[in-house]
Amino acid sequence: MGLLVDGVWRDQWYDTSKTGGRFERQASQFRNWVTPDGEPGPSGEGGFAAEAGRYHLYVSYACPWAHRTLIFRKLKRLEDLISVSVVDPRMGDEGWTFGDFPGATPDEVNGARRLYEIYVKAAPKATTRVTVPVLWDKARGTIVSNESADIIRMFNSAFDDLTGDTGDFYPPRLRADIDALNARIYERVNNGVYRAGFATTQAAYEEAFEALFDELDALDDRLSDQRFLTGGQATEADWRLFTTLVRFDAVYVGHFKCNRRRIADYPSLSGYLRDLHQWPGVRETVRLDHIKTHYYWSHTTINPTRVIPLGPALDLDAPHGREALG
Ligand SMILES: N[C@@H](CCC(=O)N[C@@H](CS)C(=O)NCC(=O)O)C(=O)O
Repeated sequence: MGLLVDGVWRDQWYDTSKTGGRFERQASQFRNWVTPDGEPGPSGEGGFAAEAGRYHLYVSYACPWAHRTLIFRKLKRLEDLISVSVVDPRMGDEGWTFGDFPGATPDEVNGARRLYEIYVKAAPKATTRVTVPVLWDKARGTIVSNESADIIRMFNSAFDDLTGDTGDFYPPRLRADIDALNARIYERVNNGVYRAGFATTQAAYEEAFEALFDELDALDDRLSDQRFLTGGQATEADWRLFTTLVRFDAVYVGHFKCNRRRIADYPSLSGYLRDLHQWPGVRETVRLDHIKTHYYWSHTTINPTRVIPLGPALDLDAPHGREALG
């Protein structure tokens, strides 16, 4: 684990000494947008037009943020248009690398051995954490974006003219609801599990833990009489929640001490998780071997032995019965 300082790699764990033991996630630095015609998007610069074969996605199957982008690539039928490299789930002294773990791939586009080389190629003097996902532009030889929330929005609509797929996971009439849900769920659940797990004081851990389970209780309640977060239609908000839920019982309960309840114990959230997991194409994006290996092997401040638990037994393919909610 480490970061780039003026384009030079430094092996260094998160510093929580100045924040009362609280983990604070850094803002992503590359915020350009792919748009249908190359016009600038909501942030960054223009010049990134949607084209088949032009863009490449660097992901880890382990990472919940990268997982969102893989799901959108699948749901929006972008697999033939956007190529992918998968890093090794074991993140060590050199950060993310291209290794030989089953299901990981080499970097066929840039021939890098470590992900930070991609960042240095895009910005030789960069001072930044080196995170997945990264959306790379093969034409300009640079990073378009390393912010998953933006990448899934681009995938949702920028390539529609090329794919003919006009399915919309951020429909105008639901945007206010989706934005409000995203804000709460990001803070308390998606990032909340990290705030609990990476806390280095009891108080910081408890603060994150309480907010996380308050929110999960509220979401379970909300999902008791509607199939998805905004009603009868799956949206971006559901896919953003899904990638945390699918890691929860396998990793966050034990490794991040998020153990008041498992998702399996929640009557609605457990079926909801299975419903989304069984959505066509989604199961193939879920690699629990990468997920468990990544967290338990990489975070040696939390698990110094690097022993990876064999359980729990999960049955995400069991019937969920949620079609009845309409
Ligand atoms: N805001 C980013 C966060 C991505 C992120 O933090 N990814 C983690 C993996 S789950 C990572 O690469 N961490 C490496 C590090 O922090 O050094 C996004 O949503 O795209």
